[in-house]
Amino acid sequence: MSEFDLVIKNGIIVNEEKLSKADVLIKDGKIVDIGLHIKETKAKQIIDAEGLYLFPGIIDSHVHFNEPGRSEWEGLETGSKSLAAGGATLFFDMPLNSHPPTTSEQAFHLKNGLAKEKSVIDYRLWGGVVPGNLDELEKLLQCGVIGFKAFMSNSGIDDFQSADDRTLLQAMKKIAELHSILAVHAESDTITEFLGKEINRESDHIALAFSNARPIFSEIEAVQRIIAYAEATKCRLHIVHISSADVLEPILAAKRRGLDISVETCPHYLSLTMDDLEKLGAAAKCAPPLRSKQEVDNLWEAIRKGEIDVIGSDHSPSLPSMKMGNLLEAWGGISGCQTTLSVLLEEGYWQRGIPLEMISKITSTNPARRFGLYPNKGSILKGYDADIAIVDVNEKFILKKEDLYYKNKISPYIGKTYRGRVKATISRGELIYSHFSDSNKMTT
Ligand SMILES: NC(=O)NC(NC(N)=O)C(=O)[O-]
Ligand SMILES: [Zn+2]
Ligand SMILES: [Zn+2]
Repeated sequence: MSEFDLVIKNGIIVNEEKLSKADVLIKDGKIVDIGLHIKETKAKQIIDAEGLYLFPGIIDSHVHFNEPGRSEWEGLETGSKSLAAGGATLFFDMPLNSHPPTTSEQAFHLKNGLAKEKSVIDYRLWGGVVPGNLDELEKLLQCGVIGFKAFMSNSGIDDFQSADDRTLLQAMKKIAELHSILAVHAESDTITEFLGKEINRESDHIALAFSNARPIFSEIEAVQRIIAYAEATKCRLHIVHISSADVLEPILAAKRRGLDISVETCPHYLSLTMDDLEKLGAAAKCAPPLRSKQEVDNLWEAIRKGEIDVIGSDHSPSLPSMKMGNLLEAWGGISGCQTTLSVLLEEGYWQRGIPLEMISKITSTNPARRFGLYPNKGSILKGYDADIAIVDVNEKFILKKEDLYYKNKISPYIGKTYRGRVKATISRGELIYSHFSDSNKMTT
């Protein structure tokens, strides 16, 4: 009988505060010891991670997997395998784009059963807030949702209606009583609808026109309003996918006043611009839209200062046919759950000198803390779940379409060069993804 199930030797552990070289000893899905030169390394499996970095498994707080109901867009198996290939070991699935949406206890059970059967990594489900489902919120929380999600603007899908102001206030009062959290897609419905109608559909610069019709001030207006509602209800808030550091201002001010509020941005707002939307078309279409190079830089500066809490991929896939034709009609949503770490390493670590510890913090430690999974997840520490991404930060590669595990292999990152590649992913002590070419790395 071997003592350990898996030992990862010689890797550099990247926790939020520091880098440290050590061996990680794993048994029964848990990290049972961490240290240098641990003598007893008898194990069923040994990975030599010399020269490689061990990140705590990414916790992707924002994905839209479409099963049940629209599994031809993305399935729970393909989606979770994509995440595993990107070093993620836990995801929180959004309540919309599957059918039925996760806005009732019944829908929760349907999706949860499928996820249990098909996901290769850990997961939690978000519950939806829509007009008319107030009575479902407590039941959804009892089922185990990680929190609740509402749209302040049109969600782009008919079976998930945006929440009007009265619905938001009532739901927030309830969510506060339940000690849960509300995540919001914060764009003004009134402004985006108004400007959307004004778009010159014949414009030669349709990408710019689309972006201008969903301006930063529309995000700011929605954020200010939801913060006012949080003041009124004491509801904890999580603002998803901000596209500009300007949107941070009211959030940081609210934090200073003592409000319990966190904020997410996504790899695409940290790497792509309107020019990419112009060139790539609908593969780079999302809401809020991509902005300018200056906005990308500003968001990275905010990350450096610790002002962004969480990175979520907002993986929102669709059928290829929905990404064709007129940009204005195409599906809004970028597929990105497999590429988060490579994008952050290239754009953050290599191009801007963002410390690896910060990347570890915003992709794993912070989401674990914010959503009540810490301790146990979000760091590589003794006693925690053995959720680990083994990464070669130096490996340079060009992302190819066939590298992607998505059901529909659409991505704005195809053809781009990255430094930083996930070599293996361990979820609760199990090697669920491996891209080692060197067989010496692994001994069984
Ligand atoms: N229905 C969607 O998936 N919407 C998503 N689409 C984006 N971001 O373009 C989102 O998170 O808002
Ligand atoms: Zn959204
Ligand atoms: Zn989303």
